[in-house]
Amino acid sequence: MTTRAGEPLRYDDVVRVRALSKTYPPVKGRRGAVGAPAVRATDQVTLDVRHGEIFGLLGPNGAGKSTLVRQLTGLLRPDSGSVEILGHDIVRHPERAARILAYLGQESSALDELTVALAVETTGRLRGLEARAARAERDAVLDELGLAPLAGRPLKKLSGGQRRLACLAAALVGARPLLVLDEPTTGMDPVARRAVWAAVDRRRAEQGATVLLVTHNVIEAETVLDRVAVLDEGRVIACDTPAGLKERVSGEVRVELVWRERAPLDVPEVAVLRERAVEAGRRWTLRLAPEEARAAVATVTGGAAFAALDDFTLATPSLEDVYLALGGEARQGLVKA
Ligand SMILES: Nc1ncnc2c1ncn2[C@@H]1O[C@H](COP(=O)(O)OP(=O)(O)OP(=O)(O)O)[C@@H](O)[C@H]1O
Repeated sequence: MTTRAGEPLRYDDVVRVRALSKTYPPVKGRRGAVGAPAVRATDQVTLDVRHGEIFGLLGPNGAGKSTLVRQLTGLLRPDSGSVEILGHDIVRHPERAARILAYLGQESSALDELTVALAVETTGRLRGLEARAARAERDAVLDELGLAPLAGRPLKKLSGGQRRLACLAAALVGARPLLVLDEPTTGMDPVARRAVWAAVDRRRAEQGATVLLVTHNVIEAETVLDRVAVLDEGRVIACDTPAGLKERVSGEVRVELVWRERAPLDVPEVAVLRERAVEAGRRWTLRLAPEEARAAVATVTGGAAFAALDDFTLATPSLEDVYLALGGEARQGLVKA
């Protein structure tokens, strides 16, 4: 994957997914146990991940993100569709995935009995590193992720966040051209999260790695993602750069209102605003056209409503607003990928 001059060709596709579908079969209820209907977890998913980019998969719980990445990593056979990674047909040859990509799944168990150091070193050896190289990479990645003080501890005796970090360390050892990370920062404190994003970005910048990232943390991911696919009910409902996605709602302003105790619903204008608000305790979040936002602010900062208001902010939409807007529209059948 180089140009004639021998330079890496940045925008070649590393991952090509075409019309990928997977339905989990129904489960029959036996002896009074509750059964479960079939679930179409991925539905005609088509997407490309380009060389050297950090590509995000976003979507609510149950959207099909993990099912999709498990099909890409050869762990789950799709019902139909194709997956090509660096030219390899992963549906026909799922065993090849292990040689091309590093995968951090949602669960660790295989490594649980090992110490952090041994888990990382063993993974390096399994990926073909010589003993000395595996030890050198082990030490480097443990330092990079701040794990050196925990090197001698078995994974099963670590906290949730520490274990996740140790599993990531194992995933990063023995450079692979593609990193597939399913919610890598779950349960981590801010220092660990920063170390993760820095390590991911370093693999891309220094080794030309391509990264496919599943995440819920839209705000954090916004700073590292080059492109994003938004998944909902197994379908890709949008795929673009974070900036491109934000343009879709650029005509809108996000208004946040925080009430002192409760919203003054006896004020008719406030009652009308409530219909547009997403409520979280005393906080209301509204996405409004600029003139509507002006009118809303005039309403809540004047007259009877003002006494009940604790705080308000106006802001341009974030990627999270786009994600929420797209999710809502998808459910009403208004968007197509
Ligand atoms: N082994 C399974 N058998 C049956 N249904 C499953 C199985 N695994 C997942 N599902 C269902 O498939 C759908 C997609 O699940 P998946 O785990 O891919 O979603 P997700 O987007 O990764 O969710 P989350 O963000 O919660 O991790 C869900 O409705 C889920 O309940």
